[in-house]
Amino acid sequence: MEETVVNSSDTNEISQPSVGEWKNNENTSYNDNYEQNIVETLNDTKLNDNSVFENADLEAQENNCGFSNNENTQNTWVFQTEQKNHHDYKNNSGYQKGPGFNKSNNGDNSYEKSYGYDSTSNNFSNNGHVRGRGRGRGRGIIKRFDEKNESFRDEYGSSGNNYGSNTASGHRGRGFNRGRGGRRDQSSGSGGWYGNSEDGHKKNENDKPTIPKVAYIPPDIENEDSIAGIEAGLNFDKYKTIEVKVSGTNPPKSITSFHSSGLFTILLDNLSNCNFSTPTPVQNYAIPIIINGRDFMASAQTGSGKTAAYVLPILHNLLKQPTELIYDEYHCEPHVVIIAPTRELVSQICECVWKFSKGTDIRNGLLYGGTSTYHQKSKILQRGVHILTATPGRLNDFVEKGIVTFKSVKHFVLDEADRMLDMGFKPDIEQILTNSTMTPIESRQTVMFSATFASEIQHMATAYLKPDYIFVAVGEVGGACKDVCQTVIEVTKFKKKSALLDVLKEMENCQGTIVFVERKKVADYIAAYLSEVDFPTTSIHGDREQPEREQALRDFKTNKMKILVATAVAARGLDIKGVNYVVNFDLPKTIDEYVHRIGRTGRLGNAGKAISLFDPESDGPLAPELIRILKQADQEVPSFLNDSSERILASPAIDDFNDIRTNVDVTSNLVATEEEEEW
Ligand SMILES: Nc1ncnc2c1ncn2[C@@H]1O[C@H](COP(=O)(O)OP(=O)(O)OP(=O)(O)O)[C@@H](O)[C@H]1O
Repeated sequence: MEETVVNSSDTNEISQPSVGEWKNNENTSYNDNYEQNIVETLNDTKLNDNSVFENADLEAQENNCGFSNNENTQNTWVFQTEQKNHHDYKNNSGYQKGPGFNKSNNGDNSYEKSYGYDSTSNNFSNNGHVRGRGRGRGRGIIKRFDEKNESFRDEYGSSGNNYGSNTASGHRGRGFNRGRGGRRDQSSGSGGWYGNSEDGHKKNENDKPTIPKVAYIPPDIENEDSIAGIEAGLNFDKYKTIEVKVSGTNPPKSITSFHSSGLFTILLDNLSNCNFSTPTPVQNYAIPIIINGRDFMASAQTGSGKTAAYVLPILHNLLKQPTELIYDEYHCEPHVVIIAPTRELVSQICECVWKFSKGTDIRNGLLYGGTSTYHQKSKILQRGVHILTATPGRLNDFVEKGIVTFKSVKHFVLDEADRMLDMGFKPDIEQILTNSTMTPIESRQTVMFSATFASEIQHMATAYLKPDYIFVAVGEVGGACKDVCQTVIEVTKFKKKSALLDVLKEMENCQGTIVFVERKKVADYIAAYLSEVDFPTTSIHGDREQPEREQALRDFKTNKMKILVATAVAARGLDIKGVNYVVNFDLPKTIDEYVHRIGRTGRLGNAGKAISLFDPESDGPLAPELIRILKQADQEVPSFLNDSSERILASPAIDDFNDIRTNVDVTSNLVATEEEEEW
């Protein structure tokens, strides 16, 4: 069965209740009242901690319609008929401001250079999707195939979901989706959604209009440009002074250099090609612990090299005991499974595995939602995989279909482990770890990494670890990176927008700024607003389709867009060069999320800056924890925060960070000095 999506430019458009109602009349200016409206109406669509990952939950459904017969292995869209469209897409991911609404039809039935928000400039064609002021008011409906009911269900999405369609619920405000001269759904001209596809409006036997769902094939991760990670900053050497606590019986001795680590020469060569000369503290400990086969839980600050800390020793172990690839045309049995919460992170980890395993016979693959299942299936079944990196939803989907089995799993990694074990993902992880084919705890090595590890999560994690696992805490568990200078500004919700503008204007150059918001629709709103006021901005959130998300990241990474507005989907793990600032337009609900967000800057010893807009009305409950984190990272605590905190409760002590086990040996800073190592 074909994977199909229909959007609101098709005949199935239905009206939608209040969230999308346009209360403002034509003359309403883009002012604080309007913003108030937005803020209030958006409460209906509030993004809670888990729902930002709803795409992960949707993963199984999104591409669950069976495998198409398309053999396309390009970085393109399966049903795409004109490469041109793809090109258009690739070069246009942001919210662009043009010199004015250009009504001239470009021959593609499009209106380019619109004034204001170009929410659909991610689209794959110019089929009229560049919305200008007063156009494109329609709300998006995405028909998703619901496997259980074998029917299509409607979803209301932002325009980001509709390729080539001008249908959105999300992007409100001047210059997009409503307003003068409103023109609805300009896009549908050539069938919708990514442009000129002839397949655009196929009808099925029952004469119901359906459009084959495009199946996105992401670019190959084997990209030489990605070899160089972030360069070590001036504070890299300060890592040596961070206290490291190790608990658990007989921990293997830590290393002090890659050359003394015992890693295979090929890995050392790859390390040096990637400009890794000195290990970070978490690598000093993790490499020998994992090489020695111990189960492991590690907490280390953001941007301190946790990925290489598990990838390198696992590669070493695979090289030490080479195992045949196990696969046939129907299924494969990876030896290593790495799970991470977001698609972009999976891709990044896979890239890391690839660059460190270059020149070896180790094969790796990845699975994540929002992409063609057929493509991913053929990729892993064509050659087999030793290492499979995946989001849990897509992995379970493949396991249920029997494409992946866990019989040969020797190493199991949970990256962002606390996130993977919290309510949102726990059922998926449980499903994976209790799968009948999964190697039992005693026969596999399980390792978990994160910058934050709340004690209740640690308790939960013990169910999946051998009792004698080693716990390593580099610095305070859950502590913020001290290289990030944190500023908190008190502001009411109605002044946030102008405060954001002030913050951006004060920066010498806002290049490399991530603005975090809590809700997907606010992400679109802020991105559109910033674009209007001349800050090239793009956005990433769970309502954007995968190619849009990836394009947004590419545009941000290549400095095409100075600002990335993001929801929590970009809070964890993403390692982007040149992120100089993180702005919390909205503060998150939990302090752990805050720590991860601000950790997108100030990585690997580089200095970073985080500015948070604190609204006492909604952010009060975070104040005590925020004070704790500010103190822990030697930052100034503004007095208004103390006032807010007093109203809630005293801020918790900062030395509450530790291994949950009370009866285990704890040692501190086992790192041998250079001299000891040499002698
Ligand atoms: N020893 C090293 N030498 C040089 N660069 C390194 C070293 N270790 C890691 N890096 C680089 O540092 C950056 C951060 O690494 P990584 O993404 O693994 O951090 P992390 O601790 O997992 O962060 P987060 O908590 O945000 O997930 C990457 O660009 C990586 O290539």
